[in-house]
Amino acid sequence: MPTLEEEPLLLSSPSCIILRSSNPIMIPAFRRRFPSATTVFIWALVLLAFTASYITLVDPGSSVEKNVRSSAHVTRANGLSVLVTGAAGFIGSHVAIALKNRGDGVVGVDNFDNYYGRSLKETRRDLLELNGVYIVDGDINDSRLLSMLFDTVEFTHVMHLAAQVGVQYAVENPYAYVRSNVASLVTLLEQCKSAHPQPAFVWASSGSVYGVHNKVPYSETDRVDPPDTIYASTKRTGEEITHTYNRLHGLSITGLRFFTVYGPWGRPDMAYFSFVRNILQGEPITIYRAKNRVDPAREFIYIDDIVKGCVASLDTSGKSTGSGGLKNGSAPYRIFNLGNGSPVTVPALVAILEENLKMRVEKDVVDTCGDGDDSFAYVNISLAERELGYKPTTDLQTGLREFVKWYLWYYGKPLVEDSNV
Ligand SMILES: O=C(O)[C@H]1O[C@H](OP(=O)(O)OP(=O)(O)OC[C@H]2O[C@@H](n3ccc(=O)[nH]c3=O)[C@H](O)[C@@H]2O)[C@H](O)[C@@H](O)[C@@H]1O
Repeated sequence: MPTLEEEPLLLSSPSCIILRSSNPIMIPAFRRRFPSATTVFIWALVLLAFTASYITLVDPGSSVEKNVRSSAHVTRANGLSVLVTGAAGFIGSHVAIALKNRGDGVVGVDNFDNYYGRSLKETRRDLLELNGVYIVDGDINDSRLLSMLFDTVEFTHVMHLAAQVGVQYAVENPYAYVRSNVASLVTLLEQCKSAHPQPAFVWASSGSVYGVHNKVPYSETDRVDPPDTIYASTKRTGEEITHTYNRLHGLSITGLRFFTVYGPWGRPDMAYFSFVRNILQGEPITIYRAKNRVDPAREFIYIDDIVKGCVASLDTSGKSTGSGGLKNGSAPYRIFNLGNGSPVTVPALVAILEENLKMRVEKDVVDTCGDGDDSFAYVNISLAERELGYKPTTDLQTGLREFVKWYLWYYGKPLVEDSNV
């Protein structure tokens, strides 16, 4: 058994101050009967913090609860009541505003993580507030927060868009993906499972689940393994986990495989966004080429088209059948590709941006050993067309023009570097 001095947890805890006394045998016994001033102080702080957070989360008169109730107010007949996770994010903010504008009740939740800086997320929050959508600043890993939200509002639907995004960052920090894309998904599903009545659950999977895939166009019925990134693995895991909740607990599940979504208020970590920044700053860009000098291609989807797909998914989701964790019959389980069926290569994307900005950029072409096939996204969207009435209408030229207009408005011209973005 380790001695007290050898125990690392004790040495790093506040009590080590006491245990480093000249009388190590007597002190613990003394502590048991008469807690030291330090111990009392620490417990008082813990109690205070707990009470404060309890009052903020649960007190019916608290401003958070008033804001949640007001934001959840439905203003149209048969309107939905939707919890949007990741509401300060790119897709979440657009979906939340679209729902609110047609009269649905919408409550947002977002942890404002620092992955690409907070400032853009905070501005999106301001925009949502102007549109009557309140965003709770909190983490969906926090089951107490979720309970408070579900106790306050009877959600008919959950639109789960909170995630750790980015394909490359997963190499650096895989744990962030497991926490955000797997653990918090389970916490949220547990909450939905226990709700009376259970909401229908629509969530963001990803086109990246197709992974090392040799067949194009990608169809929902295709095998999707093996995934080629940790990001893709966590999204694929999410599909399996949601399927289990559907089968065991009667939750209505719709998973949306988003491809490369772009547009105003977009994500600064994505290629099109950083290309515009570099073009305006006169800095070179890197264009990655796959094996055999193949130019990678992506299905770029304009944000308005994706929003229509999300809203249609909510409207057609069908009901969950369970209540309080018990299943009462089978519920829908659906997966849809939300692409646009027309891949564009990265150099073609850059050419459109140069044309829009009337500027040329220096290109560093880097050959990678990536397989040409898995760099080429080409998607069959006929299922979404049939079931959701999904029909993307914005071509890449038009969409990028809108993005560039927004970018110049948001950042001003000449571009001022925002170190927080
Ligand atoms: O399909 C998806 O599921 C994913 O789409 C995007 O991922 P990705 O398509 O890799 O988006 P970008 O990072 O914008 O890259 C687009 C293309 O540009 C290329 N690229 C990226 C950055 C760069 O500097 N140069 C460059 O050539 C990439 O290799 C890729 O072929 C999103 O970032 C993911 O969150 C999303 O889930």
